[in-house]
Formats: sequence, C-alpha cells, structure tokens
Amino acid sequence: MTYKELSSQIFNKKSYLCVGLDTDPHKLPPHLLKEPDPVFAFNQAIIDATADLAVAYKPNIAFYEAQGPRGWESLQRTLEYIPADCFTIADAKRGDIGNTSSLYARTFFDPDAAGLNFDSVTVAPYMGRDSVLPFLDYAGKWVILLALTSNSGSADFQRQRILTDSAREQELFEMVIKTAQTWAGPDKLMFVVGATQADELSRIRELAPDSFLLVPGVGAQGGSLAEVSRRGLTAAGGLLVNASRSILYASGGTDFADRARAEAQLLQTEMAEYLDAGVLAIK
Ligand SMILES: O=c1ccn([C@@H]2O[C@H](COP(=O)(O)O)[C@@H](O)[C@H]2O)c(=O)[nH]1
Repeated sequence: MTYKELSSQIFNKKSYLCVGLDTDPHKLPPHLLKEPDPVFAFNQAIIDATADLAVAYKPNIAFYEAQGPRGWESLQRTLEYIPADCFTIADAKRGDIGNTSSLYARTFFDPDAAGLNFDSVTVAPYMGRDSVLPFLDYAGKWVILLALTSNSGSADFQRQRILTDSAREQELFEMVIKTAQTWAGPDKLMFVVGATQADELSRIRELAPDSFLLVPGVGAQGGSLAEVSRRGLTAAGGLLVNASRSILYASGGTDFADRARAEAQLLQTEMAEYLDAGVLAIK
C-alpha cells in the first residue's frame, strides 16, 4: 500500500485505528477451543467485527511464534484473511547484521520465497544502517523503525542525551529519527512512538513532519488518543494508533466480537471527530 493509498483509507474510513492482533491462546473465549485453529477463529471474528472501523492490523509476532509451527500457520491464515484495503504490520522488532536482516526481510515480505506478504515490519534501529537497509530493498514494503517506545525502559537508552556533530544536545531517539530519514523517505519509512510519550510528539513532528507514526499505547497502557491526535495528526493523516488488549479482550465470553467492535467503535468515533475538526483546528 502506498503513502497516498494509506492516507486515502484514513479519510475514507475516518479512522487511523490499527487493531493489534496480540492473540494469546490462554485468553481465548472457551467456546472457540473446539475450533481446528482457535487462534485463527478468534482473529477472523475480530477482523469481521472491526474491518470497517480499522485501517490497519498489527499481529504481534511473539504471540504466534510462541505457539511453534501451529502459531505460524495461524499467522499466515490471519494475514490472508485481512481485507486488502487494510495495511498490515508484522510487529516483529527485527534487525541484525545485513545478511541476517535480509532473511528477516524475506520472512515477512517475500511470499515467493516461503515468506509472508506483510505491508510492513517493525525494526529495531540499534544495529544501525546495514541492519535496516535489507528491509528497505523491497518495493512497496515499509519499515517501521522503533524511535520512542511506550514502555518505561525507553528512558534507559532512547531518552539519553548525546551530542550532535555541532556539539548540541539531543536525545538518542531524535538522532534515530534524523539519521534514518537519510536512508529512506516517508513513502517507505515510519516510526514507532508510544502514546504514553505524547508530550514528545510535537518535537517528533518537527523532526519528521511527513512521516507516518505507528502509535501503540492507548487502551491498556493508558495513553491519550486526544493528545496523540492533537500533536501527531497531519494533512495526510500521518498516524496509525494501535490498541490490542482493550479491543481483543473486552469480553472473554461468546459476545467477545461484539464487545471488541464496541471498543473499536469508541476509538474510531473519536478519531472521526478529530479528522472532521481538521488538523489545523485541533492544534
Ligand atoms: O513502543 C511500543 C512498541 C510496540 N508495542 C506493541 O504494541 C502493542 C500494544 O498492545 P496493548 O495491548 O494495546 O497495550 C503490543 O503488541 C506491544 O508489543 C508497544 O506497546 N509499545
């Protein structure tokens, strides 16, 4: 999906909601356990219940890998079931020396070589340029680079102050955002910024005015959709705001899909208000 197509989806659906498919087999409603692939049955129902409200789906790969080969099959079925008008994100947080990164890229981007066919993958920037470039080699695919994450541990490295070449102070995540934009433009590269870090979003928007930001951390982690939207929305939309647990596990019973829809609807209704108000009006 191109930058323009993603932006159009946001304004057509009046939504920048990304539903996180962090599907934990231990949290499935009991009635699904008799299905041949309970994880897929759950995801299928969640996707059916939310596809008109969401512009993206983000399976977190850990939840599937932890199930061994069965999990990988559930992941593949889920990916194939996601409607074509939705952007897909493999939240895998990969990155290694170049030749190894090429194999990670193939895993998520190359169905002709036994890989999956995601639109994008999350990548950790810590190992630098040569660890990220192999993911950028795929036409039409996106890298979503971790910049300022939602967890408390983001303070350990990402918020550390370092000196620029011109002896000015900046935080490490700022350097990541500036440097990575010399590797690829906003048509191929997004950044992860936690919703719990909304205070930093205005500064991040100055550094990356046109980039899409994947923003996890509303819902279960307590980030504010209003603050994220106020500081992060752009004329192209520019945001994908993810919620996983608050949608998936709104109910553990037979009504789980209806309750998931209701949670997604709350977020989408609020997003539509911000989009309708116009970016400049809410800033
Ligand atoms: O900074 C980050 C980067 C990734 N995540 C991932 O997003 C979802 C959030 O799930 P919730 O249940 O909505 O809290 C999950 O897959 C994380 O691994 C993040 O939270 N923060």
